[in-house]
Parts: sequence; C-alpha cells; structure tokens
Amino acid sequence: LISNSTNSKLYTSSVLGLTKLKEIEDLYIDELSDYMELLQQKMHTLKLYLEKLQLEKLENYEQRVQYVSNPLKAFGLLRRTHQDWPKWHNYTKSDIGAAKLIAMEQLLAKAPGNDDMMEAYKGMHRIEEVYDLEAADMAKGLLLGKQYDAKLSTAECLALGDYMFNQSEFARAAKWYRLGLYYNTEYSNDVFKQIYGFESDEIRKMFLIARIKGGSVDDVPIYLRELSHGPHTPLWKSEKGIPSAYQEGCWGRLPRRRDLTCRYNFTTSPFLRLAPLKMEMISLDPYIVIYRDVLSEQEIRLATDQSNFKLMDEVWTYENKDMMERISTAGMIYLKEFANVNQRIEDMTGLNVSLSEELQIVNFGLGAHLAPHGDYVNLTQPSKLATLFTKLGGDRLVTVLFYTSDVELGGATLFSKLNITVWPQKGSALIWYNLDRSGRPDVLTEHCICPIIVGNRWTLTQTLMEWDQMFKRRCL
Ligand SMILES: O=C(O)CCC(=O)C(=O)O
Ligand SMILES: [Fe+2]
Repeated sequence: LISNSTNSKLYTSSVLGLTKLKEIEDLYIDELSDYMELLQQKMHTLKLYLEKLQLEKLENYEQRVQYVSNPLKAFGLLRRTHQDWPKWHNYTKSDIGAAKLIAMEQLLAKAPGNDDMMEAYKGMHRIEEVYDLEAADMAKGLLLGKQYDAKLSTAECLALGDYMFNQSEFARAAKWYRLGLYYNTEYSNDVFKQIYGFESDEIRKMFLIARIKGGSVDDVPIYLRELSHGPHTPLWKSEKGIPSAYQEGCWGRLPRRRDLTCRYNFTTSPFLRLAPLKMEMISLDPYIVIYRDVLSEQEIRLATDQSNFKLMDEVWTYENKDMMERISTAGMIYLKEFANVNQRIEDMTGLNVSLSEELQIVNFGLGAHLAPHGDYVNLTQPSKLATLFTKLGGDRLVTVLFYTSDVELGGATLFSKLNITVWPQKGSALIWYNLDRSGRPDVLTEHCICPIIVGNRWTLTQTLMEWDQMFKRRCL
C-alpha cells in the first residue's frame, strides 16, 4: 500500500505542507506591499518635482518669445535643462523595486503546480460527494451544518464548475456555475477585468451545456428558468440518492453495538496491575479495541511537531491499487523518546514490538482520505511484498493506530465491512488483529479513512509482525 513517489512533496497532501504554502503567500504579499510603497514614493517624488517647477503655461509662439526675452527666465531655462534634466531622467528611468520583484519571482517559483491543484480539486470533490454537501452551502462556509468563517469566491466556484464538468459530474458542475454567476462581479478596472472578469454570458452558456449534457436538449426552457433562481433552489431532477453504507459510516450514523463493554485493563501485562489502562471493546471477532488516554501531552507534542517531521528520512505517500490516490504525507520517526510508546504498545497488546519497527507518523491534507484496504500482505499470495515480509518478520499481525490529534469534522476511521465508525480522539489508540488465529488475513478488518472536512489530522502507527509473536500468541 505504501510506495515512494516522486511527486510526494505536494502542498495539498498535508496540513503541514499547506501551512508552508500559506507562509509563502504571506511573504509574497509583504514583498508586493513593499513594492507598492516604493512605487508610491516614486510617484510622490515626481509629483513634488512637477510642483516645484511651477512652469507658466505658454500657449503660443509670442508667449514663448516673451518668456525667453527675460534674462532671468532664459537663464533658468538653460540651467534646468542642462543641469537638472539628466538627473531627473535617470531617476525616472530607475528600476525602483527591482529587488522586490526578484524576491517575488523566487516566491512565485514555489507556487503549486498542476498536480497540487488537481489534488485540491479531488479533495473538494470528495468532501462534497461523500458528505452530500450542497455547493451553495459550501460556498458560504456551511459545512455539515456548521458555519465557518470562510467563503468561496466566484473564481473558485467557476474553477470547481470546470473541474466537475471535466469529470462528467454535470449536475454538480451546473450548481457551481450557477453559484459563480450569482456571485459574479463586473469590474471596470482593465487589469481586474483581465484576471477576474468572467463574462456572465459565458457562465450561463457553461451552465446550460452542463445541464444539457446531464439531461436533455428538450428541457432547455426549464434549465433557463433554473438560471433565474437563486443558488439554493434545487435543480430539476437532481434528487439525492439513498446514502451508501460508506456515507452513513463517514457521517457516523451507523447503529452502535450495545453489547460491548469498556473496562480498566489490569491484566494484559504485569505493569498494568500498577497502571491499568482504559479499554473499550469495539469488536470481538475480529478483535478490535480502543485504549483511551494512552499518550502523554509531551509525546503528542513530539509526534506532531514539525521540526520532528523533518527528522524523517523520506516522505511517503499512499496509493490506491489502481488509482494513484495521494492522501497524506508520512514518514518514519526515530526519536528515542518513543521507546516508551513501544513499551506501552507491549502493555496494551501483550505482544512484542520488534526492534526493527519504527513508528510511522502521518499528517493529512485537504479532503484527504484512504480507500478501503486491509493492512495484511497475505504471504500465501506470491508477490514482491510477500517475499519481503516473509524474510522480514511475517505478515502484519496487529495494527496499532494512535490518534495524536482530534479532527474537527470528518476523518473517521471506518471498518467498511463491519460497519463500525471510530472517531479520532487525541491520545487514543485503536488496535486490531489483521490475521486470524491461523495467520490467515481477516478480510473483515478492511478499513478506510473518510475524507477529512476540517482539521489537522495526525496519527502515529505501529505494526506488530507475525514472527515476533511466536511465543506470545497461541495459534489454533
Ligand atoms: O489513519 C487511519 O485512520 C487509518 C490508517 C490506515 O489504515 C493505514 O495507515 O493503513
Ligand atoms: Fe490501514
């Protein structure tokens, strides 16, 4: 599931990366406003020069003759044009703000490319689709019933319209176009017109094409009427379908099992007799549990500190089996401070954490998700990975997933075959067995990450390998 990718340094794929991009934007704005100030100073200086000259306005030949016939005026004319002109001309020509322009160019070189923009579109599409959000709500900052202080501009609505159109999502495209039209501003400034000036007629045309492509030419009169309605009016024949189990799971609307318990675990390791851990059963078979409050604030800080993120030797990205699906930026963490975390994993599971295993730290980005998958490799199925894992330590028996942050909206872990939603909670550890007692992959452990809507999701994961548990776990 994990593979190294050359394009791994996308801003979109982690909040960490997006934060860097925000910093670049702020620096650019600082340079631009310095540049503007320098231009303003120049303008001011030239204005002072013109005011100082206070030349009389001479209309014709006779007036000029009269002017230069006065020696004081003639002398002044000579001195000004001989002594001052070259200096003023030099100043007028000078490259005021050149250094600022260079600095801006350097920042521009760091601007996100197409790949990054594409991931951002995909993230927005996922959020809209999975959570069944209305474009009109999204555009004014209403996300899953929660009002945020954020909005989308006309340019953003239209960009999403074009993206959805190219994805053949014609109903969504039409909604975004109608929004763009609704919020469109006509600019009189030429530069503004060039950069933000969307022709309303052009947007209307795109709306109609999207509606026709998703519907029928015969219904054009209806589509025309839709255009005159506000963006909150539903489009004709665009009723919502029945939500999928995946959507219900991501919303957290699946029925909860009431037969499971929570308790203090005193017994899995001798240490727990002194310091029992809060444990919640999530499922008996496959075995899934959550431990609450098992990381200290200090450990959480270390695991989400951007300076530690740099310690990672490589940036990894996840990819789906058929689709390149970039969702997060991850890396291994080698901090010696985490020895205790590995000890805690042993206490929670009663198993061995191999010395060779590193904790993996992951930070997620815009609309990030992870498609359903099992964490096992399946050693009986010949593959490169199977050969490697057989040599290294067997299959991934247990996954230990620490949530090192809360997530404000979305971003649940969903066991897609068991219909169990687990909400990230800072300091909790979700633990499950990927293999059954005979070491066979348990397909019921299939899980995924629902798209993150709002928040900075961090996790720390460790896998416990099969061979390490030789003397710890009884097979049947
Ligand atoms: O972060 C999560 O909720 C799950 C991550 C996961 O499934 C994985 O890393 O394999
Ligand atoms: Fe996984």
